[in-house]
Amino acid sequence: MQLDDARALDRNDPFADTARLFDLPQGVIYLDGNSLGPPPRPALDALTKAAQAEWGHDLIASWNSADWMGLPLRTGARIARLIGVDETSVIAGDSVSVNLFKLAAGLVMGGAKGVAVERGDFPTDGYVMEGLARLSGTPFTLIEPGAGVAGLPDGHDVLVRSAVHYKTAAKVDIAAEEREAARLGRTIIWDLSHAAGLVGLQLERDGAKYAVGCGYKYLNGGPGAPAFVYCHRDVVESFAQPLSGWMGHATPFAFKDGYKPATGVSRFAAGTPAILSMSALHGALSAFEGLDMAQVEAKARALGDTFLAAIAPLGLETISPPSAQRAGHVSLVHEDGYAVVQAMIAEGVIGDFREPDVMRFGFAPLYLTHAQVFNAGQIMVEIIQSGRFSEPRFGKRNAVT
Ligand SMILES: Cc1ncc(COP(=O)(O)O)c(C=O)c1O
Ligand SMILES: Nc1c(O)cccc1C(=O)C[C@H](N)C(=O)O
Repeated sequence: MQLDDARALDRNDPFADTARLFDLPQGVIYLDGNSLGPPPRPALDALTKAAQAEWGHDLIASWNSADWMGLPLRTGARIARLIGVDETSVIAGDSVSVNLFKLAAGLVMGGAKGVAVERGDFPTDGYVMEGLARLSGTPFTLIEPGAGVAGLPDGHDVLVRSAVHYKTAAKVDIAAEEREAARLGRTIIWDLSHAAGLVGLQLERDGAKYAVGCGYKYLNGGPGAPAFVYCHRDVVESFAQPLSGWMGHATPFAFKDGYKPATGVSRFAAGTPAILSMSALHGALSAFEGLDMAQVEAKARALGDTFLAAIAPLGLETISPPSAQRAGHVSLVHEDGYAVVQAMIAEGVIGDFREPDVMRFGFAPLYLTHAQVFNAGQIMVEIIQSGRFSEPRFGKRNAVT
């Protein structure tokens, strides 16, 4: 592949208009939208409006006049379309970690026994289940990577599983896993952090009942953006959400003693929502309006292929699966991976590094072109072939990578 081939692919890009919503800094090729998405203009506009006109001017009246009360559900409805579920079954709020706790602890309180996570999945999922096990006395087990629901040991009803693996980008066949879960009488909570806003998810069609996901990655909601939780309408009315705070109460402003959950997914709210962050997320989601998520996913994979073609001369090992089973990023192994990524950042190509030796590059389709990605690949080739990464300034680890 040559640069002209990449440019030819860009001529058929269905997302050329969407790219205009993003003002990335000049000279930067941003390959880290899988960790922190950049701000689309509607996110910044919504944030400014919420801060100045709503908070600054209308003050507390904005809970009603700007419908701050309804914002978590309105934001959830926008996310619902992207993950293929009923628009009333998603609510935005809290973090992935907290929402995972709500779902898993609610299942355990409802009688489920034993929770499991695959070894090597994103650590917070295991940490939270470990805490739940300590609290509730239910067993917690780390199972083999890729084992899926069939790998749940006896006495374990619940598996928490990433739909897309944070390190490898391997994509799970959700429908097949849910069929297996139904056959075995077990339950899966999906972590959609690296899938939402990227993969053409159809959770309801595929039989998924419970999921959580991140607002700050491909959804571009901003640092610390609220996460979301999905609970299928068939199970939500009997679901006992354990963080039973007043915002999930049926009548929060009646200030009554005694908890009575709100109907539907509103019961997953706990405390007061982070309105400024959620306004940014709500605005950011408008960038997805009218987009076909299957096309978004297809472009992400094609961009990954362009990158791999550009760096082919390096012959690096990849831990990511081939295109058909891969989602939005590509991970490559290099013993000096940290220094290589730092040297690339110094030349405007922003990716990230995951211990011990993985260089990770994300290909968010809404603002990246094949030509940019091909250039990024060529810069990587030059940096490695010239040895430029071995300057001492590139070897010093940051706290956040
Ligand atoms: C798969 C996965 N799950 C969970 C998280 C953490 O989410 P949070 O910080 O919202 O708890 C991340 C990233 O930080 C992630 O990649
Ligand atoms: N949430 C993050 C943060 O606060 C700082 C740096 C990175 C993150 C991330 O989201 C990491 C990400 N989940 C990952 O896949 O590595």
